[in-house]
Amino acid sequence: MEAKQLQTLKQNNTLLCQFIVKLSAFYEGFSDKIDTELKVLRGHLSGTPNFSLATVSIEKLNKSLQHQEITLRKYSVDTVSSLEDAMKQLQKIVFEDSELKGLTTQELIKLNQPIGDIFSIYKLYAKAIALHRIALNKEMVGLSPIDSGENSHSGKDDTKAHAPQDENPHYRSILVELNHLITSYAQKKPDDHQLTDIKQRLDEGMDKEQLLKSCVVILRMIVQDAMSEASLTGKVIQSLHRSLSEVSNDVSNTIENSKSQFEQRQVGNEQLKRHISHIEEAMSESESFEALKEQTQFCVEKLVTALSEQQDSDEQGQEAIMALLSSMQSRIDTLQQQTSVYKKKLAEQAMQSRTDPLTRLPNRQAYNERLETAYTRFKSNGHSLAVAVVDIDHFKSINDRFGHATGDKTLQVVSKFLKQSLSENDFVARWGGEEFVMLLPDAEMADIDKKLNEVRTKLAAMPFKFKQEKVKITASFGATCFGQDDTTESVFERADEYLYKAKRSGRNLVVTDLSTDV
Ligand SMILES: Nc1nc2c(ncn2[C@@H]2O[C@H](COP(=O)(O)OP(=O)(O)OP(=O)(O)O)[C@@H](O)[C@H]2O)c(=O)[nH]1
Repeated sequence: MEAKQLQTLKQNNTLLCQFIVKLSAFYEGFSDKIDTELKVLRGHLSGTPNFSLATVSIEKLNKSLQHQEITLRKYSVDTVSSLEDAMKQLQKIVFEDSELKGLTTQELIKLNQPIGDIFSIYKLYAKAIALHRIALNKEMVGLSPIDSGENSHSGKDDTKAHAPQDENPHYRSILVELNHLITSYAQKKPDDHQLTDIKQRLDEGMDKEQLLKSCVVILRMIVQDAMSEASLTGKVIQSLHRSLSEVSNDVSNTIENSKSQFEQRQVGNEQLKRHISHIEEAMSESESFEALKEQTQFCVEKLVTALSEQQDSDEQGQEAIMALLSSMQSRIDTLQQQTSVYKKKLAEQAMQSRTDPLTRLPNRQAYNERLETAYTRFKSNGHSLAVAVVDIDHFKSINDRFGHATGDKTLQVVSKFLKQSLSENDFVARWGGEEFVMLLPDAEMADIDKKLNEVRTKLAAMPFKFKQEKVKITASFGATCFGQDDTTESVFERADEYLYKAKRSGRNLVVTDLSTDV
């Protein structure tokens, strides 16, 4: 029986450890505080378990969760990077307004600092919305009245629709930014009528009042989305917290049960010893065989009763422990399901935060991460690594002549083409606007020069047709290899210089380290 009891305790301990490991895996990276406390808890449960300290640790974990001290880092990174993009776009729009430019720079600095909790993201959101509002108000004040007739239009022709507004670069930039946001949200909510409606009106042409209203609608949508994400996260954490408390109770009850069963068993053992020593006494003291027989029978009956009581009590204890263990197992299963659903959601979010919504190419964040890895590899093994920057030529004229929707479609086709043109080890991302960036590992510059020239000529030969008009799309390229003294920034700057050299030299060109006039 004692062996059984030990086995139960061992099972109990194993289950607990499994649970802690699963929970640790789920929370990894969420919060340093929780990570540290989970480590402490694991320490208490490994080797010779110390359940008293483990219970204290579980209590501490409960408190941490209750006080919402979990930093939702993964979710925050996603949100902060969209805010950062929005701020950078705004900075471009307000470059002539020193006050607003200063405010956006301050906001960008804050966005680059570590985010404490979900509430500080709300503050950053509020600030971003306020800055957009100020920018839009200034824009409205500086422009002629909306219904003066000059700027309002309802025609369906893209070419005409954008023409009067095109003269204002701020209006154009807001259009582009709004279009980005809508494209990004349309992926998430393909059936949202409000979004489809704004997208359609944007393609047809919007006056300033409509544009302002649409911006407010989209910003509201972003905030609502952020809040519902946060409340979903909160619900998951609350439910995990509940399950954790229940498991903690089960653990305490199991320990209590085991202790009292152990004590009962010790009492039982003492009783058995007493009965046996009575038999021994009877054997040494009895004067006749009959008296000995009678006393022995009496003692044996007592012994049998004590043994049977002990057996009943053991069985009851075992049943209670088994019931607690099975309840614990089902709670752990539930926890596992909850964590795997949430993990999947986090993985989807992480994927989305690294993908450009319009072209489905990796975005700048994904490029930076990939570059870090490639650069570390280059530094450790010295294999060659090149960076190429690609920019579609005269892209503005595609938008101006055929409309923004055609411009978007062109970006999608070119992106697909660039991706297909590269080999598996190469990497292409959308840098922003009509600009792309490539990472080309393990190739000599002569081969890269050749490859990029092939891509360039194939693109120039691709048959684009907009509104019955055949259009030639070309791009300029700048590419350079990492040298021993290079940093990731210096290489990008050099590739960018080459790109501008290609633009200045007439476009539809590849300029690399090998180009003679560099
Ligand atoms: N349709 C569309 N246009 C975009 C997007 N992002 C940026 N643009 C536009 O791309 C244009 C880029 O114009 P410029 O930077 O002047 O460059 P360009 O016309 O390509 O001329 P060069 O680069 O000098 O050959 C701007 O008009 C932007 O509004 C987008 O996602 N979709």
